Amino acid sequence: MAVQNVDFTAADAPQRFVASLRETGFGVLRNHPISSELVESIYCQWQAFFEGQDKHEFRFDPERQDGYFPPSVSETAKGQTVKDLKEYYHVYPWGRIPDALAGNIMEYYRRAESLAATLLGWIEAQTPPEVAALYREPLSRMIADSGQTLLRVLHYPPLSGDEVPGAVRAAAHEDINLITVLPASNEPGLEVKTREGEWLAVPCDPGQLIINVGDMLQEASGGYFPSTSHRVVNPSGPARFHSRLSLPLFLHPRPEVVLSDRHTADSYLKERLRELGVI
Ligand SMILES: O=C(O)CCC(=O)C(=O)O
Ligand SMILES: [Fe+2]
Repeated sequence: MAVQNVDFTAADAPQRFVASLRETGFGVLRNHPISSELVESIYCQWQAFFEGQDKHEFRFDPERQDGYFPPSVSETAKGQTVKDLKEYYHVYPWGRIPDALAGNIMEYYRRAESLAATLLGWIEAQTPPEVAALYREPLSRMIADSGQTLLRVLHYPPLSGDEVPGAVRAAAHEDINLITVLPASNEPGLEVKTREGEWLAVPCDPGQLIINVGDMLQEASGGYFPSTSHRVVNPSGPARFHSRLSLPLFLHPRPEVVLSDRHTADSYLKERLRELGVI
């Protein structure tokens, strides 16, 4: 099955959306409640922030993980040797946010978090009973007031031609969290790996939202929902000179939430961050 593009307002949206997550790890939503004007204005404001110098005053705090991560620090995906070609800013409700950017980005954070709670309700309701019995508490409750949900504002700079050989915008990886809510980027490049091992572009028009399963939902569902590898490939042609922005919201449970016999959300997150080399 290909990644399904689902009308959020259709009567059968929960079934179609959750079937897509089960089959591909991804689903795309249209006619959803998050305004595309808000996303556009966030891209515009943060493009200017990344082009300016103030970002260096917000350098990330290694303990708390909020703030600006420059390209020299940026992640090396699990199993890779070269860093991704990206810089990013981690927004948490309790974290530092430049004053002029706080209104819109927190508005987006709250709306996307609330939509994610609805979608986790759909996922739970569409999970077969024998799998749902593995959830230690309702999925939507796992994220309530967690303080761990992370909004990452990503900037992939234009390519200079001097990149380290083999470096890509985002090397193949799986997300750590329960689910990710990702508005369509201003530029293409996102690809998902199919069960057959092929890389396919995620088809998503401006204003639509991509949702994907992360490792924590895979863990909590005993593997029923697959956390699927994805990547962002380097552009070619004139698009080499374009910046790319994206805005994933990573839904994280409260630290003490039990995901499985092996892991709490906290033990799982720490293990994964160590692998990424960021703690
Ligand atoms: O930039 C994108 O479209 C995806 C980013 C991503 O997969 C991530 O940051 O985990
Ligand atoms: Fe990702």
